Amino acid sequence: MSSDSSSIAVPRRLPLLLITDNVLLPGSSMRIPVRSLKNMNMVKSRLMDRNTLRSTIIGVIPKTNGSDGIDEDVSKVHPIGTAAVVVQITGTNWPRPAYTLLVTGLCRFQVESMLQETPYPIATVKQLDKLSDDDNVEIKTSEELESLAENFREQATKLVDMLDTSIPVVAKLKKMLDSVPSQHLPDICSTIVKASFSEKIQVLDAVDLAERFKTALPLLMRQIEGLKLLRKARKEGKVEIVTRKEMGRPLNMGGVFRKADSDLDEDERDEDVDEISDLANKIKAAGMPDQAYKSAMKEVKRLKKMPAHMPEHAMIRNYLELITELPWSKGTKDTLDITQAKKDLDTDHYGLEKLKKRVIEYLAVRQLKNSLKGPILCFVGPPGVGKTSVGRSLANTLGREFHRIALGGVCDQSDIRGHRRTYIGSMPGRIIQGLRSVNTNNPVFLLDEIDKLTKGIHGDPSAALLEVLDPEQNNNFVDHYLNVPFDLSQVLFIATANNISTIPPALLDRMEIIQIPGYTAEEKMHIARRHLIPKQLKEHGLTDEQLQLPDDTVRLIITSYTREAGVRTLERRIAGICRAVAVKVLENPTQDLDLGKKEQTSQGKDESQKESASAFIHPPDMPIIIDEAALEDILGPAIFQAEMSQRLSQPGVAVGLAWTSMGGEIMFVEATRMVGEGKITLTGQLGDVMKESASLALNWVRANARKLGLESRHDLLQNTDIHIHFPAGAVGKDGPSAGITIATVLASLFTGVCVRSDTAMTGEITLRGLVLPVGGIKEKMLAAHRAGINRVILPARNRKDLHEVPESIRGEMQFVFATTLEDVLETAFDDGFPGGRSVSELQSKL
Ligand SMILES: Nc1ncnc2c1ncn2[C@@H]1O[C@H](COP(=O)(O)OP(=O)(O)OP(=O)(O)O)[C@@H](O)[C@H]1O
Repeated sequence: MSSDSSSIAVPRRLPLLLITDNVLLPGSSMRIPVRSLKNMNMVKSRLMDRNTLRSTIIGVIPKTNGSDGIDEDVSKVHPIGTAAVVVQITGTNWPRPAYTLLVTGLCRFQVESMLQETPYPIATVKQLDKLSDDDNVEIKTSEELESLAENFREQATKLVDMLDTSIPVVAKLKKMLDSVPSQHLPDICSTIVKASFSEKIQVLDAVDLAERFKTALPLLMRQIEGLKLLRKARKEGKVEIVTRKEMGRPLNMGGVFRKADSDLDEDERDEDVDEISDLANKIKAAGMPDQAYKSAMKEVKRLKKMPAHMPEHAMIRNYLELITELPWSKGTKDTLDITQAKKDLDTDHYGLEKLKKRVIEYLAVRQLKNSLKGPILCFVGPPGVGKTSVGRSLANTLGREFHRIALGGVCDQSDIRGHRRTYIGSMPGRIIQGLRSVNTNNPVFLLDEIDKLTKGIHGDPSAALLEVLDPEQNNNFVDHYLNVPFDLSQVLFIATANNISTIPPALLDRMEIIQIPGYTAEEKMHIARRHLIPKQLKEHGLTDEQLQLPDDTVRLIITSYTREAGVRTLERRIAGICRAVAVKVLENPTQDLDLGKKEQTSQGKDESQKESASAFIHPPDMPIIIDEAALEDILGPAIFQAEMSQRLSQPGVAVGLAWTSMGGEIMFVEATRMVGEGKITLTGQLGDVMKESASLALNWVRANARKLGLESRHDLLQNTDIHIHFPAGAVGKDGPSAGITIATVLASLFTGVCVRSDTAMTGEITLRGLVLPVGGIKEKMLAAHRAGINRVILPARNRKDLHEVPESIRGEMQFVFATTLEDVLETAFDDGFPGGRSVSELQSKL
């Protein structure tokens, strides 16, 4: 026992751990499985801190009725218990907490009053004897006590001598006996000899030391007699007749004693045997393949042999519970009807034509082939464009269970493939956990954010996913925890990602990418009308008789309160309005209940409107119609305003178009100059490629100073430092597509001419001033349109990509195609080329 425990006094208030049919005596150790809710609550709230574990004193108190697994009644606890320290906690947290405590008894205490019973009992207690390992304690000795102790020690030594064990072990036990102070002998010996619950209770109740010697001595003597009987039987060759129970069995080396399998009471054993045979029946009924069946039955055999209090017992049980709960041969029947599938997808989602078409094709092929083998579909697009919800509709259409596995931030192989069972707290990976929770072997698994997987120190999760997604291998997928193959070939996997460039190449190779670029304002209007508003009304318990959002208001929310490619923020704003209206509705219950009375006279209405510009402050009529003023009341002032003309009112600013994983973005590129030595400073977290674009653009401007009418202004180019900034400064940017924007910004800066306020641009440049094509055209055009820009300069070779841009947007925008930087500059400024002369003019002069 730890030496520091001798300095610990038992506190007046002790949290109690109730044990059934067993008694912890001071000076001995015992493993206690935590079964009842109260004990579990106590462990969780008092013992989970490793730092204070060994210094926390708890009261271990026997309960004379019921079982600690079921009976939560604390009124029947024994009045005397043993204060103890918890030396160790073992067990698992998954799938449900199962702990075993190793406790060491310190001294007796008496319960004075129960302070609380739930969530776990706490009592005020009185310490009855000194701490068990406090050897300096002065014991009042008397002649009687001395002779009792001497006799007891003698008998204990005799018992050790009779033990059927090796000489070193006997020597060790004897040494231990010699070193134990006399006052602790009865408690320790009562623990190691075979004694019933009531006999141990008697020893516990024997607060007086002389009485304790007298109570424990018969137990010791009985053990000695048992051993004698065994020896005799051995001599006569009748060893089988003498059961271990009759002879009892001392078990310990070194002071830590534990209850052995042979000491389990019959009831406890029966209960265990019942549970195990129950598990075995479930295994037989689970319809698992041979290999899994054999492995499970092997574990059942191990479990039968293992004492219930061993930590491994709980681990094997958890494993067997998992294996019986897995859907080895349980699946749903596909209800695949292509026409119905089309209808379902159309009902659940507006637009997304390309995606829906591909999903239907996929389903048609699967139906004809009657197999799901084929590429995994991966939906790639900005957040909130409906990737997850299309996956969910697909599962509904097929009549399959749907399960989403979030992969964002997963950096450990074992998240996918599970931990080996040798680890404490091991658990299966997310695939097996998912199968257990849906309880069918053919669900739709949505691997969400597959682009956010990272490689950590514990292996590469994408390597584990390769096996899961490979139709050739996944019928034999082995989770480390399960350790037997599970057939995943019936599972329909769909992946989603925001950014294709961060998907590991090997995974990308196994998937078919379907891009979802984002919605136009008009598409968002339709989605809001058909899906988001009805959905939010329903979720907030409102009807359209209570709340109405006119088209103009929805449009205003889209343009002034959201700036996103998807519709998630839009949905959130609509939810915000619904919440505010819900409050208003409840504040005016009479109007709500009697909608007939809502029709006030039009005169009355006019008057109330005159009183305030805001319709929302006043008790509203039903339905509450959200107009611009009410919208501002609820959502606050507009968040996004048209800032184009304001920001482009000075030379040295131009609007670029960028592609990000959140969709397209517009970017105000700014440049300024100051007297210096020709240095260039670039800010806004730029990648190498973007920095190179900036140098290219600057050098082109320097090289073409004449064309720009700057030939006489060498000072501007040579004795000037230039600073170019790309907002937002905190977001990293890269890629060559800002080339023409930077060149335009520099031309504007040096010539002092402002760039057109209605124009944005994108395109890569070469040193010779050629304009090369770039990617993400659709997303960029959508972003420009969202920001109210109706004129875009883009590389001539990107003309072919414009067909991806929705017709409605193409009709509202003007596209200018450029082959060279001169083309760009000629169209980027109001009065043509900033040098004052058009390129053709220049060319004729040169
Ligand atoms: N075309 C659409 N028609 C109807 N509702 C839509 C459409 N697109 C998106 N939504 C709705 O927008 C919300 C967000 O969609 P979802 O969660 O599927 O986005 P996501 O693309 O998976 O985003 P993330 O990448 O952040 O996971 C959902 O409520 C969804 O129903």
